Amino acid sequence: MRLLIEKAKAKINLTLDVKYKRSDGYHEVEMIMQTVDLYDRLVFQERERDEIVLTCNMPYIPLDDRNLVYRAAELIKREFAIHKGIHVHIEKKIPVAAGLAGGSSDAAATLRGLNQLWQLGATYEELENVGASIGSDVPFCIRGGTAVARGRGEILEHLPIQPNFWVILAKLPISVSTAEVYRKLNIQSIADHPSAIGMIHALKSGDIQQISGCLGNVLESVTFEMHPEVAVLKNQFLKFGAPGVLMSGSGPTVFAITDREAKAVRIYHAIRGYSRDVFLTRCW
Ligand SMILES: C[C@](O)(CO)[C@H](O)COP(=O)(O)OP(=O)(O)OC[C@H]1O[C@@H](n2ccc(N)nc2=O)[C@H](O)[C@@H]1O
Ligand SMILES: Nc1ncnc2c1ncn2[C@@H]1O[C@H](COP(=O)(O)OP(=O)(O)OP(=O)(O)O)[C@@H](O)[C@H]1O
Repeated sequence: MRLLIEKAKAKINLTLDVKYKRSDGYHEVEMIMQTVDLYDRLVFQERERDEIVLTCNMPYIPLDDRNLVYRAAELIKREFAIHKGIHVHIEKKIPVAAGLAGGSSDAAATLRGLNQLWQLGATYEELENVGASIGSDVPFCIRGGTAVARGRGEILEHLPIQPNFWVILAKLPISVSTAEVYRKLNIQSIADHPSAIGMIHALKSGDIQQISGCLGNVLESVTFEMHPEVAVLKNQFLKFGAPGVLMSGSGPTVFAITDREAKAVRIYHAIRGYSRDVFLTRCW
């Protein structure tokens, strides 16, 4: 029985803008997405029986078709008419319901992993298309890196840039519903739309001050209103001297960026006094 291991990396949104609400209920977005070096590990092992079996190191993660890994495996089996069984062990490190696309990245890793294990020969574009039916963040997570995401998040423009800075992530022990945050967003009241083009120029320049100045997420104010402690956490990061601080996705994770290792380590230790889930990582 063959065995395969895949990393499922977390993402942050360096910019997140919402253009309008669509007739299908989703929001038309423009975002700069970035993977960071914080990842879940997925171990795939073939089974004798035609069944999908999940196990996980975290007790409260559902192991049935509510898990995005299960849905990804089911989809790929159906799409490619595969009648084989699979056991996926999910070793979670990415905090759950954090705005870091943990479940989406696990689903993307499942599509990549099973494509390889069962030698299906699907291209990244094909996997991104399959992934779009699981969730809006899944297509980006197939390739990761740095990309502009438009549409509801599934239309991707991959950028040939390798940003080089430290990312300190902090997540408070609260859950935020992405659907609720989008629902509560008042698009007319958005005063400051972040510029994806501006961020691309800044990333190309590599200048951390310029990159920091271009960070922006229109969902921040919605989540801050629902959970003021997330705004307090952002202010703590700023007090500790982080050049750029932003909430990721619909939250509640807040991240800080810096190009100096000593500063990253200092901020990491300082913010641990305010939040239990803190990670010192890099973008890749
Ligand atoms: C906030 C982000 O994580 C930023 O990357 C994404 O926009 C959300 O991605 P996701 O969690 O994969 O979202 P999905 O699972 O597709 O959708 C969850 C819910 O969020 C809302 N949603 C999501 C994406 C989008 N462009 N517009 C929306 O209005 C919809 O109500 C949807 O029912
Ligand atoms: N493999 C998985 N890992 C984590 N959560 C999962 C998984 N599959 C399904 N879920 C469920 O999905 C919900 C959201 O979890 P997830 O960690 O994906 O959120 P998120 O980081 O906010 O995602 P996004 O940034 O895409 O909005 C949780 O309630 C969890 O129970």
